[in-house]
Amino acid sequence: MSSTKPILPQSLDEARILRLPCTAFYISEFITEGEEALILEKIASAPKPRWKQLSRRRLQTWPSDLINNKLVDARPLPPWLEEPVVTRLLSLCLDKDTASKPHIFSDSPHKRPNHVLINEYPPGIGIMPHKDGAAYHPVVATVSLGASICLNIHEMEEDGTLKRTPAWRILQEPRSLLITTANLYTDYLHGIDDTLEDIGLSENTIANWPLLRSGSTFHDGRNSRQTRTSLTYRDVLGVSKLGSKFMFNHKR
Ligand SMILES: O=C(O)CCC(=O)C(=O)O
Ligand SMILES: [Fe+2]
Repeated sequence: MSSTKPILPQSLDEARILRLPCTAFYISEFITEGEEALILEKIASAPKPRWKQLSRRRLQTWPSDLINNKLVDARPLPPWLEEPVVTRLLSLCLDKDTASKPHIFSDSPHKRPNHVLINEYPPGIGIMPHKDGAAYHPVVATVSLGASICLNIHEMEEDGTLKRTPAWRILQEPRSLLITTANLYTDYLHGIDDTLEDIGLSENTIANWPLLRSGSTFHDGRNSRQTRTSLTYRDVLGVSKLGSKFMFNHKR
């Protein structure tokens, strides 16, 4: 396994997904195979109660679940979720012409992600189209581990119902970083199909096709699903330093 750092773009401008209506970025080689293996090992060795088993998917929440949309008595993220991902994420400049240009979380209240959701998707399992809700600053950084998967972005009809056919599809390769911002997470819904195979993959259908890693092997337009784990890094707006007693004694 290689231990050399990946070569990151000089600025996020080079990683912009130009076909999307809102600001989003994709970096195919964000962490190395060695770093990926280490993080997967840490996830696998977390104590069993750390896993929340949903009907078909399971997840871990770090440093803890939200209570009333808030992080209560938050501990820092564990070192294996900080390094290398957060450090590297905050080192990405938005604009290469300005040395001091702030990073992608510089407008968020805590200037960094303070919360990570770990989702594990076995082959055949996805996530229903949804919006992420109001608890978070609207920047989401997703690191994919283990396998590739297609994320669908859906529009709504005027009456608020979901348009079933995705407006855009984003292919997320293992070890990649996807950053979505602003109304991509507020005006649209995102979801992942329940399928054993993503099909119809081509430069016409995949918004980030030009940014996929060189030599990507989706020539037949197919991606056979393997277990894929995602780390979604966000900044939770509400952080309470006071204990849960305060939370429950005061009506909000
Ligand atoms: O796994 C992903 O890439 C998406 C996860 C997601 O949408 C969520 O946890 O809200
Ligand atoms: Fe989501």
